[in-house]
Amino acid sequence: MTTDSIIEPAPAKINLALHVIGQRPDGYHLMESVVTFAAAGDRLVMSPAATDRFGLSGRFAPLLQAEDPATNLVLKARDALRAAFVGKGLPTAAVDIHLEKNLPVASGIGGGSADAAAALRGLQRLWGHALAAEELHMLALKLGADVPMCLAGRPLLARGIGDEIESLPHLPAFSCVLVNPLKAVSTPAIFKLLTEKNNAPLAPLPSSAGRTAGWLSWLSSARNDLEAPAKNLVGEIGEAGKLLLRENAAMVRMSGSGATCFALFTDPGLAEKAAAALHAARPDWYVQTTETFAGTV
Ligand SMILES: C[C@](O)(CO)[C@H](O)COP(=O)(O)OP(=O)(O)OC[C@H]1O[C@@H](n2ccc(N)nc2=O)[C@H](O)[C@@H]1O
Ligand SMILES: Nc1ncnc2c1ncn2[C@@H]1O[C@H](COP(=O)(O)OP(=O)(O)OP(=O)(O)O)[C@@H](O)[C@H]1O
Repeated sequence: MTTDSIIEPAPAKINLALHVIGQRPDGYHLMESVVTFAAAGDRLVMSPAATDRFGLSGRFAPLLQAEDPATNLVLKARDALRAAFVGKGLPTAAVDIHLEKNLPVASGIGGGSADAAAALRGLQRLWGHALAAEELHMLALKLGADVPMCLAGRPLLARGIGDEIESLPHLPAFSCVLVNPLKAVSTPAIFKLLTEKNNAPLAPLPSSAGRTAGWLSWLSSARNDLEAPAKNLVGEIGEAGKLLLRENAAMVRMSGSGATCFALFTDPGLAEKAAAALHAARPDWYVQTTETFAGTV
C-alpha cells in the first residue's frame, strides 16, 4: 500500500426479500427484491504500479487462488473499465489490486459482484475519470445482474433481472447475523431448480418512514422464492435457519441463491448472543455478526 492507494469496501449484499415473478425469453428471471448491504464484506486496495498486478488475502482467498485470475470479477471489471476509457482516448495507468476476501464464495451475498463494483468505483478514482451514470450501469450489468445494485451499495428495491434500481431511503439499519455452511451454491443451478416462475409480487412497501417494526412485519410476510430449491440441494440451509430461529431473531431468511442465511435483530446484544450460539453449534461454519446500512434520504 502506498500513500496514493485507494481503499474500497465491498459490502455484502443481502436480499431481504426476493420474489421471482417471471422469466424472459433469454432465460433470465424477473424479480422484485428488497436489498440491503452490510458492514461485513471484502476490501480492495488499489495502488499505482509499474505493471498490472493482482493479489489476494483473507479467509476465503485460497478458493479464488485455485481459479484462473483472468476469471476473477475484479480483473474483468478492471479490463472492462479500462477498455471504456481507452475507447475515449483517456489514459489508464497500470494498477496493483489487492483483494481481501472475507466473504464466502458462491454464497448468495454477492461477494464477486461487490468486488467488481468496488473495483469500478475505486479505479474511476485512481484513474481520475468517471463514466456517465448510464454507461457505468450498462458496463456493470454486463459483469453480472447483481453488479449494478452493488455499485449503489445502499438499501434499494430491484426489479427486472435485478438491474432496475430504486433507492429505499427509509429502510432502517438492523443488527444481523450471517450464517453459511460453507457449501458453495451455483446461482444458475438454483434458478434451474425453481419450478414456479410466476410467483406473487411484493406487497406494497411500508409507508411509515423509518419504522423498524413496520418493516420487520412487512419483511416477515415476504419470501425468498429461491429458498425452497436451494434447501433441496443443500440440507444445511434448513439447519442454519432452524438454529437461527431459536435465537429470538426478528426474522430469518436465505439471501440470493444461497446458501447464506441471515437473521435480523433489533438489539446488537441479541445478535452477538445468537452468533455465539451458532458458532458453538457449528464451529466449522461461517458465522458473522454485522450491521446493515440504513437508507439515506
Ligand atoms: C440471485 C441474485 O443474487 C439476487 O440478487 C442475482 O439475481 C444473481 O446475480 P448474479 O450472480 O450477478 O447473476 P449473473 O452472474 O448475472 O447470472 C448467473 C446466472 O444466474 C441466472 N440468473 C441470474 C439473474 C437473474 N435475474 N435471472 C437468472 O436466471 C442465469 O442463469 C445466469 O446465467
Ligand atoms: N472476486 C470474486 N469473489 C467471489 N467469486 C468470484 C470472484 N470472481 C469470480 N468469482 C466466481 O464467481 C462465482 C460466484 O461467486 P460469488 O461469491 O459472487 O457468488 P454469490 O455470492 O452467490 O453471488 P450472487 O449473490 O451475486 O449470486 C464463484 O464461484 C467464483 O468462481
